[in-house]
Amino acid sequence: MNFNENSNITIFKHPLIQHKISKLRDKNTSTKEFRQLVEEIAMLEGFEALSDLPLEQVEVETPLEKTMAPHIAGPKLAIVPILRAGLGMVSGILALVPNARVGHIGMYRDEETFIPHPYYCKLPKPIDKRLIVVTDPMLATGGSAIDAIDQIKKEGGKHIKFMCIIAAPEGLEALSKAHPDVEIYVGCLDRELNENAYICPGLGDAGDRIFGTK
Ligand SMILES: O=P(O)(O)OC[C@H]1O[C@H](OP(=O)(O)OP(=O)(O)O)[C@H](O)[C@@H]1O
Ligand SMILES: O=c1cc[nH]c(=O)[nH]1
Ligand SMILES: [Mg+2]
Repeated sequence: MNFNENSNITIFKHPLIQHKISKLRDKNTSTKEFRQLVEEIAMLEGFEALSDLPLEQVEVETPLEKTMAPHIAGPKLAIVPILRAGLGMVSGILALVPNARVGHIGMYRDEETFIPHPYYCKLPKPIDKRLIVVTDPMLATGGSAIDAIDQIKKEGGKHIKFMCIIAAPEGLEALSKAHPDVEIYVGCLDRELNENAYICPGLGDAGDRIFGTK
């Protein structure tokens, strides 16, 4: 599959994103720095992913005169992290859109079957008219992202974007096939999954590295 030809997939080439991802990969990067880097990368990706936010003209009075000026239109954006690791990306996007609402989807991947197990779902209401940005640093088999987006659609979500930091080709293909209407933003496309369904070269377990649980 040639991902670059799929208009719903953006694979970032920006040198700042690439540089920060390389620092994330380093096993000697501390928890504090890892967390900071995840936040910064989410902000850089978010800047591009939100470049099509709708605008409306609103009257503003400057010290000199009244004028019509663009404002973001429509209901507030919903950021929906997939717990746990997706939480690390929320603050970076909130720095861009401080009024965004935040939903949560709890999901963990069974270590042997790699099947995702959902344990929590709370979304801002109403969900159907909001732009929804689902965050998770890692898109491995794609099972967690596909299941999370299934849940959001069941709750009525329609306009959904998915943002990750590292994707495996297997997961990117699975997600784009399962949800062809979802725009996918990828910081870096890695080589492959290993026998434990970890992304190689990857960065290890994103949740453990963000929260220091290993
Ligand atoms: O594409 P997949 O094969 O589904 O794998 C990716 C998922 O695995 C990780 O979560 P994990 O299950 O480790 O939970 P955690 O974030 O709580 O550590 C990661 O944050 C994704 O949610
Ligand atoms: O490489 C991987 C795969 C799934 N989850 C992670 O955190 N890392
Ligand atoms: Mg984990």
